[in-house]
Amino acid sequence: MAPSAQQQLEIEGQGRRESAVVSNGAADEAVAGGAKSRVTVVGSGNWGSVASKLIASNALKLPSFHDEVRMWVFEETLPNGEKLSEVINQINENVKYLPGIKLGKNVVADPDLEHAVRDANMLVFVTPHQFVEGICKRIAGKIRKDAEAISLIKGMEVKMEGPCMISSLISQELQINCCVLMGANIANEISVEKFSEATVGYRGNKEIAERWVQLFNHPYFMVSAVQDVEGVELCGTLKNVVAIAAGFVDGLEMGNNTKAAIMRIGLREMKAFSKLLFPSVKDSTFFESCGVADLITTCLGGRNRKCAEAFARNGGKRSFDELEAEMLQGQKLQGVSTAKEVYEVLRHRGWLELFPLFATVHEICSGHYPPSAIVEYSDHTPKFSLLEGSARIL
Ligand SMILES: NC(=O)c1ccc[n+]([C@@H]2O[C@H](COP(=O)([O-])OP(=O)(O)OC[C@H]3O[C@@H](n4cnc5c(N)ncnc54)[C@H](O)[C@@H]3O)[C@@H](O)[C@H]2O)c1
Ligand SMILES: O=P(O)(O)OC[C@H](O)CO
Repeated sequence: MAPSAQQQLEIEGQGRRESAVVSNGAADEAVAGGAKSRVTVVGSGNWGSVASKLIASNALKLPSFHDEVRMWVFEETLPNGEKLSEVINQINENVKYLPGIKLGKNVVADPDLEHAVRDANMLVFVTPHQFVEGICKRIAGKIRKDAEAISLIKGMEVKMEGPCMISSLISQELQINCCVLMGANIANEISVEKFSEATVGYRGNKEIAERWVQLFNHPYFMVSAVQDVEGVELCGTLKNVVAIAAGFVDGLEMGNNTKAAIMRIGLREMKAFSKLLFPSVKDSTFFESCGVADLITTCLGGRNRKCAEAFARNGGKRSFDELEAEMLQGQKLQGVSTAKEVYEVLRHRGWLELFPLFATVHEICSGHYPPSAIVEYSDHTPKFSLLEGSARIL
């Protein structure tokens, strides 16, 4: 007999608890075999720094990890002439990307990329997506053969042969397995230990996923794992496009109902696009932290939303590059470039009319439409019925 709705919720809750506390077995085995894992975080921006803090705190507590967590820093010189990596090591704080937060004494900032990754068997990738390919090319053949990777990066690349998710790019370039971790995770909130959840997406090997869950899980950062790497990664990637749309609505002062409508339409396009690209993507993934929860938090409080609001307030007269540089002080937006990448896929595959919201976001960002087009073209056009058709097929 099929479980009742209540039973189903209990089963799902059980699964979540299992994922959140798993791995003591795997960890004990690793220690018994004398194989402590060494973790390197590739990236030290806003989220990269917070991820390092989370990992460093767990590495100290869990016997199956080396205490030291290496964090690769894209070196830069601060206005006072000091090197960022040196300041991080002196005061245990990323003064540029996460000021005021101690990372943990066991975080070692390393500006030498090859050196930082050389001894690690757990590689955490967390840079803006546009830099990943170059980074992978620099370290290919210079990492441990038994290394495992996880990507916290929300974005995609579009190649001649089609779209390429960042986890696939890492896998292909480095010849290693790559899981993903996405969720409703505004880094500044997690840095002060406010409760949030995240989702690990994995392909086949559940034990590896459990190891990642163990590395990240905290009482204030509850991680669960689902076997749907593409679904999890596409949620994290595509929500940034919807966040831009939400920012336009805020900049135009259209109110909460309009913003909720944009989020609903956006979620539906996220699901339809993901399933057209990867039919294996599961509906249930959209109800995890990486799905609807990330969409909500990003449309309320993210950087993409914030810059898009300013773009609309200025009537599209100031470019996103200018606004990003002024408002984010070195942090990077992912939504504008992702909208362009998604648009390329839609155009190439003849799907533009199926995804009016995604397409309109790119048209506005690139100056072809005014910000107000977000409600004129995102839904009520005849094109929309095609999306309905596609949604029914899916
Ligand atoms: N910040 C968040 O709240 C958050 C939360 C979840 C996921 N993410 C995702 O994590 C990823 C990384 O974001 P972030 O917030 O850590 O970074 P960020 O936006 O703070 O980006 C700045 C980082 O890029 C580095 N950088 C600049 N030029 C570079 C170059 N040429 N090569 C390599 N690195 C360069 C900078 O040194 C800095 O570390 C993104 O995909 C983002 O969407 C961010
Ligand atoms: O600040 P944003 O817009 O890059 O979003 C941050 C995170 O992805 C929210 O989960």
